[in-house]
Amino acid sequence: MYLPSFSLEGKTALVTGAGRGIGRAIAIGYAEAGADVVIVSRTQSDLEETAEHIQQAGTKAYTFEADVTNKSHIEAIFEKLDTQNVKIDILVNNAGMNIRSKALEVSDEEWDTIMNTNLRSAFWFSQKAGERMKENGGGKIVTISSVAGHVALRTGVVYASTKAAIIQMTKNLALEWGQYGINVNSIGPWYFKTPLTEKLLADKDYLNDILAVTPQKRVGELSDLVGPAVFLASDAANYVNGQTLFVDGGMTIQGF
Ligand SMILES: NC(=O)C1=CN([C@@H]2O[C@H](COP(=O)(O)OP(=O)(O)OC[C@H]3O[C@@H](n4cnc5c(N)ncnc54)[C@H](OP(=O)(O)O)[C@@H]3O)[C@@H](O)[C@H]2O)C=CC1
Ligand SMILES: C[C@H](O)[C@@H]1OC(=O)[C@H](O)[C@@H]1O
Repeated sequence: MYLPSFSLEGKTALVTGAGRGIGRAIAIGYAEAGADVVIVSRTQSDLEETAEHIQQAGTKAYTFEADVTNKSHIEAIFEKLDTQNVKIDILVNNAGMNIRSKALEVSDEEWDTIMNTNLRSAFWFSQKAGERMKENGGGKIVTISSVAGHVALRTGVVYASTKAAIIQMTKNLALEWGQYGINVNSIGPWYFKTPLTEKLLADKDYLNDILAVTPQKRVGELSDLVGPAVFLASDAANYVNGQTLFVDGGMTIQGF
């Protein structure tokens, strides 16, 4: 009588950066929860591998080889989806990257690449999906931030700034779009083993430094992230708005 549905049956989700890592895991997890999934990245072979897993879960996959820093690519994706009458119920802004330079060494090109990939693309996709969700009576937007947007890490000031901006953008979009039945939330992961972090986590000393500030004394498994991502995309989160859910093994509460 009180338990809402965690199912994504009958929904269509768009996940950026779904060719590898966290985006691939979320896309497949959404398919396992019943959603059709639109997946975006620059590498078609990666997308086809993710699409295979989505189809094995029994739902439809739509692949778009695109660069999320190129607005015309994003416009073309939504034009194609409109033409095919594919309604986006859930958007996951996941695509992201990092160049871990010290502040005094950050080049203008690095600034632009990190900002455009991590932040601007999320805003562009949110605008495109948000205007359609407003017309359709609602939807769910989940953007992948990071603990780096909440506490200071040694992994680069520009990356951290994009992730902090995502946390605030989430609040402002929730403020504007809540009235349209759109839930806008963010997930802030701590370390998860993906191609982005593989080299870092292979360094024993670095890994020990991570575990020393992680109450659960382990890095995240991708399945640890898919549950919260499904929750925020489902009816179970219909009254959750503007929030950032840190999925971090307790790292952000670590004191002394
Ligand atoms: N792994 C971790 O520990 C953490 C990750 N995060 C965040 O999670 C998100 C995913 O990270 P993770 O899975 O580790 O990263 P990966 O590098 O493993 O995967 C990133 C995905 O994004 C795609 N991508 C990158 N740039 C672009 C672009 N310009 N256009 C289209 N697609 C792009 C990549 O595909 P391709 O290069 O082929 O385009 C790839 O599919 C990022 O936002 C990251 O900041 C946050 C905290 C911790
Ligand atoms: C936890 C951070 O987001 C982590 O730091 C990095 O250098 C990687 O880019 C991960 O995203």
